[in-house]
Amino acid sequence: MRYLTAGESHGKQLTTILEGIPSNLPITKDDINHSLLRRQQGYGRGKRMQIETDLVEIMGGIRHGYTLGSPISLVIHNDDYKHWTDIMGEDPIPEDTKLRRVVTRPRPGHADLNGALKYGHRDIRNILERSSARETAARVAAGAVAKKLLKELGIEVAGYVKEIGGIMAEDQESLSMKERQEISQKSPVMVLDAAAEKEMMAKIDHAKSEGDTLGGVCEVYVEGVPAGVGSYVHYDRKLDSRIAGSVVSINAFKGVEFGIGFDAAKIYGSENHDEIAWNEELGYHRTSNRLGGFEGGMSTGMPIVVRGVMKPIPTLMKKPLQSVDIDTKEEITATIERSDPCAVPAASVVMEHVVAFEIAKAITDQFPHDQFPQLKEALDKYREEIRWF
Ligand SMILES: Cc1cc2nc3c(=O)[nH]c(=O)nc-3n(C[C@H](O)[C@H](O)[C@H](O)COP(=O)(O)O)c2cc1C
Ligand SMILES: C=C(O[C@@H]1CC(C(=O)O)=C[C@@H](OP(=O)(O)O)[C@H]1O)C(=O)O
Repeated sequence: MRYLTAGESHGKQLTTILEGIPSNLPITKDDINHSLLRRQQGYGRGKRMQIETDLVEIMGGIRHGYTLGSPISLVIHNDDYKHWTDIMGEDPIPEDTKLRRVVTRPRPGHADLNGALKYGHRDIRNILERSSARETAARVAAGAVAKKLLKELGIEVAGYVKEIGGIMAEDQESLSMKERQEISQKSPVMVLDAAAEKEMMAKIDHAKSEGDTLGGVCEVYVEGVPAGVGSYVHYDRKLDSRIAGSVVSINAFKGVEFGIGFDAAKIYGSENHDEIAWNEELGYHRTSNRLGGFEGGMSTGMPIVVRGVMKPIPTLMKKPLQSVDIDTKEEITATIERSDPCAVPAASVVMEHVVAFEIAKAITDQFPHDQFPQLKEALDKYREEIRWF
């Protein structure tokens, strides 16, 4: 399985081409739109989300509610394009640089300066349009198909917020998967802890009133992956490393941890590992899950628990960061367009979908079948085999 996306933040549309999904997987537009809508909803987002209604158009690879086995082509139109046709359209660009809204003051914390130097664009709009996290809508569309494949295989995924601006949600270890999914979908901040939610909303409101921004931590929780998915034999087949790379590829994500993560540095080995047990119902299982569902680059069969940290958004409405105009070399504040005070809730939905994609990819690599029912049968057989191994 792999996918590519194309499109600019204020261009006509975002396109996703997804290949490697077996045929005869049931899927509808609604499955994808449900995910797209969730990504748009998080508390703390700015004006752009009021303009957009992200709805997918299926352009190929799905017919009458089932995948064909051919590449899946998905389109999300940018409603904001209608305000940007002069700047982003196909007509020759206006001579007047003001009308062209040429960007010459790179924004720290964005791809702006490095991208301009690399690609030689003196109009930084040519960088920022593509490096914008608007592209995550196209990634969520791909992830929604992956999530559907996992669901049909009995694997559920939930993404939610753990921390915003230093306010941490209580650990909710006893919550079931269903509760995690339901609570995170009802909560404006997509957090499982109602007390923390109130505090987080107040902190986001404060940041907004100050023209400032906040980052945080998202968690993705996956149940139903059998032990042994991934591999230890090569670095690029280790599933935990593929998930980590994919999480850090989300705009503004700066780090990843599994299970107790960085706290492992503080404790003894006797406190860090997950002992092995067996019974008829569960087969091999662990009496704890400190390692977050991975050993040796492979799933252990325990829930996968992965967290990613998102930095505070770099565009500050009232406190613009210092930059240099690349035309005049004058020291001046960076360009500001619109900005989200806090996109951590939305990012938790993105993270859920990129993690789902990596797991679906690992499963389809390990159980290669052209038809979904054959894949399901092979995975069920494997589950039974390892239970009695
Ligand atoms: C869902 C989401 C929304 C974002 N919204 C904004 C925004 O409104 N303004 C902004 O400056 N950055 C925003 N960002 C962050 C930038 O896209 C990100 O900082 C930039 O691409 C640089 O990438 P890097 O921080 O990974 O190096 C957003 C990120 C995500 C995931
Ligand atoms: C459009 C989305 O997020 C955008 C991500 C983003 C950035 O710089 O990453 C900047 C903002 O875009 P704009 O400048 O158009 O307001 C966000 O709204 C989206 O998530 O769909």
